[in-house]
Amino acid sequence: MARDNPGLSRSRRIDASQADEPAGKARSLAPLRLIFSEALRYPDKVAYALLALMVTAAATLAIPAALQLVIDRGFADGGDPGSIARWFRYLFLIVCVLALGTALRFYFVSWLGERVVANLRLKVQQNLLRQEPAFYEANSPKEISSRLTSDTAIIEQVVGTTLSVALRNVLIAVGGTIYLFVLAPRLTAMLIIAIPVIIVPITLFARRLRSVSRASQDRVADVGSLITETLSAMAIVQAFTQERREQDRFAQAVERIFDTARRRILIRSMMTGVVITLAFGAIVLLMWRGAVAVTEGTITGGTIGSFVLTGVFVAGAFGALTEVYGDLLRGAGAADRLAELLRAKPQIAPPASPQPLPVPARGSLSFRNVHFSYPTRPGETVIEDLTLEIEPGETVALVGPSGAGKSTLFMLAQRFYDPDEGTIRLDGIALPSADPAEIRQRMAFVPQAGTLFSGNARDNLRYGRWDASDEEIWEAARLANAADFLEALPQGLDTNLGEDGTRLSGGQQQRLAIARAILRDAPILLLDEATSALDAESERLVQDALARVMRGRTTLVIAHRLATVREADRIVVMDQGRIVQQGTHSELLARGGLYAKLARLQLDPAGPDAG
Ligand SMILES: Nc1ncnc2c1ncn2[C@@H]1O[C@H](COP(=O)(O)OP(=O)(O)OP(=O)(O)O)[C@@H](O)[C@H]1O
Repeated sequence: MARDNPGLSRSRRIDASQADEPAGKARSLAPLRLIFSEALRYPDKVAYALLALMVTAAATLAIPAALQLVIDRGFADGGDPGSIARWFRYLFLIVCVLALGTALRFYFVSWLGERVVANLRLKVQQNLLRQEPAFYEANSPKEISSRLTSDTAIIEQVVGTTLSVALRNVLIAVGGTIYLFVLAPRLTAMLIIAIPVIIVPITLFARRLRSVSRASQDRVADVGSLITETLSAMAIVQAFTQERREQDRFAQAVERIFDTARRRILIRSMMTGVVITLAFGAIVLLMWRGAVAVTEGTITGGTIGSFVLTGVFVAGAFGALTEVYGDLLRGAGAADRLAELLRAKPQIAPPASPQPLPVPARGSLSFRNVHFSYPTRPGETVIEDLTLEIEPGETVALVGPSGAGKSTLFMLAQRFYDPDEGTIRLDGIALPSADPAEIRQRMAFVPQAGTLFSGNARDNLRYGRWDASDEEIWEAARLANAADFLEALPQGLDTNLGEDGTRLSGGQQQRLAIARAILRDAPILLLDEATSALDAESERLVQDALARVMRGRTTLVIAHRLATVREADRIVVMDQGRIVQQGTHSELLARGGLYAKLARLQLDPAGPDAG
């Protein structure tokens, strides 16, 4: 039965090689281009930030130079207080420049970081809104939302901190090394040999420390999930008297945290010892060589003081750069994952020159020889050679066992998917030739569970038509039998319905969804009748509202109740993706077969196969 299918090539999974590792690293820094191009949209801010960076790097290097002058000139003048004060004034001036430059750098660089992240979030969300449902089947919303939150946070850090740290340290490292050569070429040559001797062991320790720190965090996370699990099932734990076992499990997890933490602090202590020995050892060595040179009269005391301080700055800069590279790679990984979301091209998009739908709308819908399987399950035919013509104003009830393909027809009608074969037309226009937005404008969809958004009742009602006046909203609410409960809400239409409209009952949510569809006033109504059991009164109110909204519109209703089916002009019975019977209630009853069987079971819930 399954036709040969291009299969996975249709799947919309974005290349998420690192998807399981939200904070994973990229292999190269190339993806950072995305961040740069976004930042370069603000050339003035980039220029200010770079200027501030250069000024602060220069000011940092000027401190040792000033120190040299303080020692050599200030003290050399025989300790004349006026002369000493002058050189200290210069030193203070440099400090002021450094402070101002650092403040400005922080402002502009952080501004850029926040702006880049804001722009990327906006762009990604815009692109996400264009993707069809197949995209969200292949890419979990959880994973996407993590990209929009944790990955953007990483980028914010990269732009706001890492890049400026990197740039500043490159400037200090290069500028400082040149300055060192100018000060004392022979000592500098010694220093250059000493730097790797210091840096290499530190880097090795740091790497080890990072992996143990990560393990440490993982162990803490384990305890977190363990405690949530136990707390949320406390009644079960106690009912099965498993307190002892839970205590042991928890104790083991806590001890694992302690063990990794102990490894971490051991490495950290060793690293501190080694760093101090090497770094200060090198300084002592240099000072000794310097002191010898001073006594020989080849360099001044100021030079040696300045040299040591610059050396510390340069070594610090190299150290920071080794750290920064890892962070930049992490940023590149984050940028890469966001770029994937930006690059994703919707498969269902308006054609270059969309064919306009006829005006006024008629409301006819036609399916011809439609074959379809979902992209995520290419081998499984869901709709098979289905032909169905729905006339303007007609009410067609779709009935059939669960999984027959009824909801799929709704998805196809709204062009959330394209059929593999066959054509679907709205008012005579094949769906792919029209703009999908225009197609959906002509349809009002009432889902089984009235999807509500956090916000007030008014906004939930006019979700499909934002210019609706309060009079129109109340009119729709009355038609949908929703006015009574809406009036009873504490602040009427301004009442916040809370997330998912949890403050409304199932029946009320359905009536609200019906009112929304009435306001939308579209020529075609797609109605997925709720299977959830309502009490008799709610059921009557919903039924009554539906009868009114169907009037004068083409209606396709997935029917679960005999009452709805009886009112339909035509009943289409589906099974395994095919139409197996068509006719009115009495015709089909007389004919026997699947419909008669379903009707005997009262059609409800979704059929004999329903769980
Ligand atoms: N997004 C999807 N991806 C893959 N398969 C799907 C998807 N949605 C539905 N299916 C499968 O397609 C078949 C038809 O599903 P559909 O929801 O159209 O049936 P239905 O007749 O509306 O059933 P019900 O009354 O239970 O909602 C089922 O086998 C279902 O498992």
